Amino acid sequence: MTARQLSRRFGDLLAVDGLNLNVERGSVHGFLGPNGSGKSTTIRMLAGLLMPSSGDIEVLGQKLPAAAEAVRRRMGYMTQKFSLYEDLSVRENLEFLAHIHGLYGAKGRQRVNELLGRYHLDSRQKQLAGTLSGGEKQRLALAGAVLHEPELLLLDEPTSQVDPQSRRDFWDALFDLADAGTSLLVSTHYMDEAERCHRLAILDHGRLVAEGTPQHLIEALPFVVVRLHAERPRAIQQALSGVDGVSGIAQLGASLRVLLRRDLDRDALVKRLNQQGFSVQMEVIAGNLEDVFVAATHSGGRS
Ligand SMILES: Nc1ncnc2c1ncn2[C@@H]1O[C@H](COP(=O)(O)OP(=O)(O)OP(=O)(O)O)[C@@H](O)[C@H]1O
Repeated sequence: MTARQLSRRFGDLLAVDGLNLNVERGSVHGFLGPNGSGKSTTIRMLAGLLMPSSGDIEVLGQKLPAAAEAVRRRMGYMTQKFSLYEDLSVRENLEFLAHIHGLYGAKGRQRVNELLGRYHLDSRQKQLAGTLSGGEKQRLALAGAVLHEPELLLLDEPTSQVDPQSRRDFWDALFDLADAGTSLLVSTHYMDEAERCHRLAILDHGRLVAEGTPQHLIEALPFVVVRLHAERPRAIQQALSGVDGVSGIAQLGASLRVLLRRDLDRDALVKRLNQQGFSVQMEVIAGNLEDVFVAATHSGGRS
């Protein structure tokens, strides 16, 4: 799946701005970005559900929107919003989808049984979908999205409503699909999920601001990450806010985690805080994906 110079305008707002994106076959590509950065808009264009204002999309060797109908049969799409019938049972929902995809009779039943087993929904098959737990609903939605064995799966914050163990199980299911050759683009706000992706794309204000493997993005971080141990972390946070080269200040219990521009004189900074009456110890620590996210999107209040 490739998008070139993809843009979408809503009135005065350029929600997606010249985006270039490539999702390799059989890979899990994470899609990150602050609220409103354009992830859902992009995914809806890639799914053929929203017309781009400009740019090219090629999915599975075919161009969108021209081949949208044909491509849709080879792709799956799932959002955070539960889109199945709440007043149909689990089995009925999947059988209904099987019919839509032209799987009738024994063939359809066999596929539904297979999915009920794979997504641990056998014991729930007679239950109305609306009464399932959040995690079960997501598993059912995934079963529905992959029923027709799509080659590309687009997932828009699929785990936003589920607990950590269910999120892990869900991601194991995603990797099973990738191992079987499916390409996946998954938007998420969870850094533990982002860490698991083969590659990541980070959006900010509709623009691609970082792209690469999680490891590469962490290594390329243009900041040194430090932990400041001190007695009055809130007061130090205030003293540091607005200082040139200091960003992403976050309090972690009794200490502060801070991003410092690489060329910043760290000893001078500690000295300056000491002179201001703060007794501070600075420790350089390893960066993580949250640091990458904050640095790329400036959402940590970069000066
Ligand atoms: N149909 C629409 N009409 C007008 N503006 C829209 C429309 N759809 C999206 N937008 C705007 O486009 C911007 C991007 O929205 P989008 O939903 O793509 O962001 P997002 O990255 O998915 O956000 P979140 O993480 O909160 O889900 C937002 O400012 C949103 O209000």
